[in-house]
Amino acid sequence: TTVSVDGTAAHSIPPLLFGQMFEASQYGDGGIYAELLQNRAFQQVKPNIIDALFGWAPINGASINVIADPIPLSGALPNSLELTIPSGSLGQVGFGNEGYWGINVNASWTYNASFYYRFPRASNFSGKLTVMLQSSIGVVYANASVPVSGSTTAWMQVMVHLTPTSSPVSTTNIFTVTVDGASAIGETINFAMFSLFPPTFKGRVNGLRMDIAQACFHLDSTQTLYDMKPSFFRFPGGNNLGQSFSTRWQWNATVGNLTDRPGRMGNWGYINTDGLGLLEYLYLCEDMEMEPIMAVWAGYSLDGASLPENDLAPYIQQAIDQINFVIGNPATSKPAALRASLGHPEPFHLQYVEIGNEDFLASESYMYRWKDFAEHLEATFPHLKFIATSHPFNHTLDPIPKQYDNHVYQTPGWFAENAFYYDSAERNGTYYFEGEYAVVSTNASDLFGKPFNGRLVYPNMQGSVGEAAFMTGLERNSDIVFAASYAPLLMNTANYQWSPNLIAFDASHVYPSTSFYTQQLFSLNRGTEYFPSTLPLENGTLYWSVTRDAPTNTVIIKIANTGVTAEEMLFELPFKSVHSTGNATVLSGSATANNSPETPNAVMPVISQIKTGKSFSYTAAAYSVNVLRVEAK
Ligand SMILES: [NH3+][C@H]1C[C@H](O)[C@@H](O)[C@@H]1CO
Repeated sequence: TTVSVDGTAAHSIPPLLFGQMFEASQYGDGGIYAELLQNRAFQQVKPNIIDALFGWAPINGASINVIADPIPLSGALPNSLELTIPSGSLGQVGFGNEGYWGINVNASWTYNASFYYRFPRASNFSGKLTVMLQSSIGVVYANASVPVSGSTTAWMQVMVHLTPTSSPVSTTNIFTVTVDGASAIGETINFAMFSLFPPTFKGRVNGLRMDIAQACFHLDSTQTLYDMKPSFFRFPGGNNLGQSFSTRWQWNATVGNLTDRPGRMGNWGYINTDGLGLLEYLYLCEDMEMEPIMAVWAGYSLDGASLPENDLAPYIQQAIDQINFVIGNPATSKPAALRASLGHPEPFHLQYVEIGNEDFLASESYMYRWKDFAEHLEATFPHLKFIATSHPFNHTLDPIPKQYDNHVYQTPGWFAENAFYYDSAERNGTYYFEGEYAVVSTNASDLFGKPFNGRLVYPNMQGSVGEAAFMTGLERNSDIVFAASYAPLLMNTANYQWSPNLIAFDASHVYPSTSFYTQQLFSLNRGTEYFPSTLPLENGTLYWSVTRDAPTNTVIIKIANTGVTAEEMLFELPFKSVHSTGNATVLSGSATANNSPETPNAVMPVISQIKTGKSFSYTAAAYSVNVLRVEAK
């Protein structure tokens, strides 16, 4: 295959072409949000039933129960854990938390533990609580003690630091709070709002798990999100934007003190603490130099209901408040004043607001929901750009959207066959955000089925190469495709509801997938301008796209070989002088090769020197994603 490259750039590469989509699904809590305790505040659980205690267990005969506290810690947190020390108690008696399928105990870290306690009935008890990190069979790694007195009948918060003496490989560890049983027989103590944090990304309070949120150049060369240098971060969903009217995501319930955040039943079958709230998302964007693409709930719920048009006003107002929290003027807007009071008086950077999510599922009502939200929001924030979520290409909405968010989950073949998906799109001032895309299955007739029927648990090479083929098309058409992100982003290998995902993790490791490396290869090698070249064969097995990074005079050639045989290519470059050597970064493996906890580094990018020149040949291996870089001017 001969590829001759045009001498002039067709268009620039838009700044947001590669980014990330995030929603609290598998997991915000127990994932990128660094809180280590599961069910830390008994949010949204029914008291006085055993299920309310998920994540917690009694130790050495203690009796524990979640109660609706007669003196609740706060309006948002009505429940507390009631500990009663039974007669005959001996030794340390209390309770423990198992974390989110384990707790990573690391001797190089200092953990911040905290909780509130009170004696519901004053007593003359005087003793101490022992706070520990220990293995599930009682090996103590860290402990601290907290003197307590039975005269404390009002809520008292305690904070302790825990510094483990060793770093067990196993993450089957628990956080415990115990008291010397013999000395506390008959005592009852109520507890609320527990928290256990390891050190966080950039040391932010209430922040993010370091090894997921930042590049960590360990010996095993684990690369993570930040290493993708994503340019945008879409949040808070996705489906998690709203399962029903009453459980929709509400910005105001996710900001301020943790004791003021009630939490909510998320869309993925578990309760979101909302400790990772709107302000944390905005700090994440700021810290990782990403542009937020923020969604507002727009009156549709995944149980199929849509708000009637004359009920929209308060929800439009809530969306206006949400946006003002992000960019408003503290002097004129209460939500903006709230932002300032929380420590960020300056507005955050925001350009794009998405109205709803996947509203092609409710396109009838979206006719008026889009109209009313878009008209009010555009009038209030004339400089923002609003993204519609119904199917693009056939304008049925008024006002006509200038941006659409397009989602596709398909087979490797579909992605390769649709590398030209945007080539024929009308250039009519409409821009496209490929907001969610991924190869999910090898079975076109059961895309969202089970693994035995084609569903991928982890991305694999065949899927990632299909995505790469499609991505060369996104790059070729990035005069109208302004942003694109693989979805979903994260998956806790111990418990997940959707697969495959870009990055898997467990309590102590991160497992970047072949699709992560594909995203990273494209994101770290964007170039600043697109150069047309001989077009790939539609429905072929070889796809490529050529860009140039003007500041470094580097030509960048991305190649996806979706076939089973290596392909020899001949490149003819139009530049006057082309360096005689360049480098190739190649991701390749067998069709089903994947990175998983069992084989974390099965497929990694490999860099090598290649011979280049005004014309040079290059062989793309079977099932390979290749990025060639050569200096040329
Ligand atoms: N069903 C997908 C579409 C929705 O927007 C996401 O929440 C889901 C997983 O990425």
